[in-house]
Amino acid sequence: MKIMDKIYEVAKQNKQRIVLPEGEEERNIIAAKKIHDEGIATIIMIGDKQKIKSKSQELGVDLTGIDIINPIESDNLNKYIDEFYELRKKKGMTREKAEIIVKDPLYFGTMMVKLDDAEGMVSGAIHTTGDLLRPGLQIIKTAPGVSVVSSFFIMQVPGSKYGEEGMLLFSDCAVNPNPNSDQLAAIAIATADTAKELCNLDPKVAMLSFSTKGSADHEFVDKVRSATEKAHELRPDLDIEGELQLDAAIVQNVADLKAPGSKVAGKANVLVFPDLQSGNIGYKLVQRFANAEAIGPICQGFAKPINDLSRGCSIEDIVNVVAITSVQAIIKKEYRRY
Ligand SMILES: CC(C)(COP(=O)(O)OP(=O)(O)OC[C@H]1O[C@@H](n2cnc3c(N)ncnc32)[C@H](O)[C@@H]1OP(=O)(O)O)[C@@H](O)C(=O)NCCC(=O)NCCS
Ligand SMILES: CC(=O)OP(=O)(O)O
Repeated sequence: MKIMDKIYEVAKQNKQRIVLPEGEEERNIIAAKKIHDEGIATIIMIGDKQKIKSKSQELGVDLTGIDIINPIESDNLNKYIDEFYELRKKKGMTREKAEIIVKDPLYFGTMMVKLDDAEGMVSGAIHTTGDLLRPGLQIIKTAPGVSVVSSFFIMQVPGSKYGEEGMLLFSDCAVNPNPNSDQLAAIAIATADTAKELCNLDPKVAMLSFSTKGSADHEFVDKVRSATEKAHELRPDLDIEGELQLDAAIVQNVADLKAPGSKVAGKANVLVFPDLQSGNIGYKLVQRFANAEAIGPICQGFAKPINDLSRGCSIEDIVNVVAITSVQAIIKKEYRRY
């Protein structure tokens, strides 16, 4: 079964409440209807009710059965303001500033997730990644035992033999501009765990560089080498190899030359980029030149799932990311039970 088919099946079996804070935006309106009609999640849209209704009428979309919340009319507004102020007062937040900030749909939606009025949130069709990440980092924070929030893409490359029949996870392509070696190790471990839990893969993680196993010397390469060592110390159970060039990571005959005997080289299905410049450029190159489907960026490491979209996202991308957010929420709840 294809990975997205499996994710839809799990999401539908245990419908989660997902907030769309960009409720007035066209792609969100059409995606909300599709998600509602197909029973993928219970959608809560944030925005001006009248604006959403007239836009949906223009689009010929019937939003009957979907909750729409305008922060300034919400009975929960004061509760969210109080809680946000409490969370941020040590950082200089005042009650007056909190009153303004929490009316912002992204902050309001994040507070809904924080206080269990929703299981997850998806935005980014009109906001930047930083706009979503800041409230997430300030309010939701990292999951226990996790030091860094990062992101991954599920890349599906049509007709490709690389990774798992063309499916690979790329990380981090959206969050950490220049991770240090500790952060890079944490990103590798988080993506390996995501590959297992969400994508049912046996993760083979390549720590990418312009060098393979000492073929070049540079401080950039040292960072990747040191991150690999730290990841091995922290999680000896995982197959993580570095430093590897991209060809050595995914092409077996190149791996045989450059990294003979490696468990990962030539077979990698998780690619960890050394920084955000290479990660963000890398995923867009594969997406555009290889016509790959790039599902994400999906955040990992938050205590509760909130997720971003690329501003160039399609309606299908929104539906996909809502389904993944739901499954992340289900995985977290199931782990909480043990
Ligand atoms: C992630 C990002 C938004 C953080 O923004 P920032 O302005 O640097 O935020 P700050 O440094 O003020 O940090 C805010 C809080 O988040 C924490 N934080 C920042 N990055 C974090 C991370 N990756 N994981 C966990 N916590 C993080 C900080 O410790 C701080 O916590 P505190 O306020 O409780 O002390 C920023 O790094 C960013 O814009 N990244 C690139 C996003 C992007 O443009 N991607 C490309 C397109 S997809
Ligand atoms: C992930 C990403 O690059 O997002 P955007 O295209 O919105 O900057």
